[in-house]
Amino acid sequence: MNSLDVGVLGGGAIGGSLAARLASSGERVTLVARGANGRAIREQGLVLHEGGRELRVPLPCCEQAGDLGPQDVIVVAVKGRDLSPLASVLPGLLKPGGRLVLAMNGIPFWFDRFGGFAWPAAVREMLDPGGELARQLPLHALVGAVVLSSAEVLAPGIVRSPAGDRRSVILGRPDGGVDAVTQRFADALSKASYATRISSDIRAELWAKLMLFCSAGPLSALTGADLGVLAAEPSSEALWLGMMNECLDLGSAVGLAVDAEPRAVLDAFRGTAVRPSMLQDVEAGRSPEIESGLLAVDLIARGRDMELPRLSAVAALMRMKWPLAVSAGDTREEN
Ligand SMILES: NC(=O)C1=CN([C@@H]2O[C@H](COP(=O)(O)OP(=O)(O)OC[C@H]3O[C@@H](n4cnc5c(N)ncnc54)[C@H](OP(=O)(O)O)[C@@H]3O)[C@@H](O)[C@H]2O)C=CC1
Ligand SMILES: CC(C)(CO)C(=O)C(=O)O
Repeated sequence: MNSLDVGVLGGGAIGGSLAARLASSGERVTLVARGANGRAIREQGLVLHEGGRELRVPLPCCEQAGDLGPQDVIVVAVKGRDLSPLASVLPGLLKPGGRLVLAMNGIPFWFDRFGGFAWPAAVREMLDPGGELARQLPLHALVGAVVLSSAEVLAPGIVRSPAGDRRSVILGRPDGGVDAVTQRFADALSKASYATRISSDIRAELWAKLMLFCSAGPLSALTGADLGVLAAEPSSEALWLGMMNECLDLGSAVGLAVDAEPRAVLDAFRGTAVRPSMLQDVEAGRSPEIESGLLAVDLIARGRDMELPRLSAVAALMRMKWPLAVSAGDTREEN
């Protein structure tokens, strides 16, 4: 089968590890990585540490998304707030029939654009400031992705994937359909060592991951503890579990059939030293990625007069420590 042209936007923890593995397994991968990170990748290749071995992958790397040639698949692996500035350039990078895979945590901007419910204006604004994404990105080309894997940037051009990383990806078009490019990309990910499947209900899959993203991430960012430590201490374990259950309740309330068992999700991190991306962010002096996760969940619940006491309290603590420019605004649901 022919290789795919895959452009990976964001050469950090997830983009870097996906790009290295896809390139090593035979896809034509071009990375977009900026600044010192991009320079290191151009000079020495992308270095991936996994399970005690070092993989050095030379691959084309450009500084800006606009420099990419036409791609079958563009994988976007940036933090939520970095997506809007890319909105105008992304559509022009796809070949006809190409797919835009958002490999990002949180509730994507398109979540309520495919029927079932409509978010309050404040939630839409939180997920898509100014409505730029909805205006610019081609909805028909979007593919949602849940990345169940952990990675960290050690230094420019060097990414570490912890030993024992589960490494799986769930893909799904918002309309539940399957097409040749999405299927081919799923096959490429499988070949690149990610256990991959295509889901007909990607919104439910995204919500199952959201449960972890809006609980474990913030608790780790606030305390500096890794997930093994949070799971081992009874009070943080109970809070983490309670937050996941609240997120699950909200998912059911909005009509999603989320197949997830919070206790099993937490148990999978016992004895690990997984450092969530939010912990990595705060240690690097960046604000944690809470807009599309914890804060959006809190706003959605408020709009429904639904109390999620643990998630709301932790959201307030996070906002206290990392204030946002975004206001809560009007949370009433639209019909
Ligand atoms: N790390 C993890 O273990 C996991 C992360 N995720 C999710 O994956 C997504 C990506 O996170 P992660 O890889 O950790 O983040 P990182 O911060 O490690 O990487 C993001 C990269 O994107 C780059 N970037 C942002 N905007 C642009 C741009 N316009 N052009 C070029 N590069 C750009 C950043 O560059 P710069 O540094 O210059 O801003 C950075 O190198 C997030 O949604 C996260 O929640 C999901 C599962 C696990
Ligand atoms: C599941 C978890 C916490 C694993 O690293 C994650 O998705 C993240 O780091 O953001």
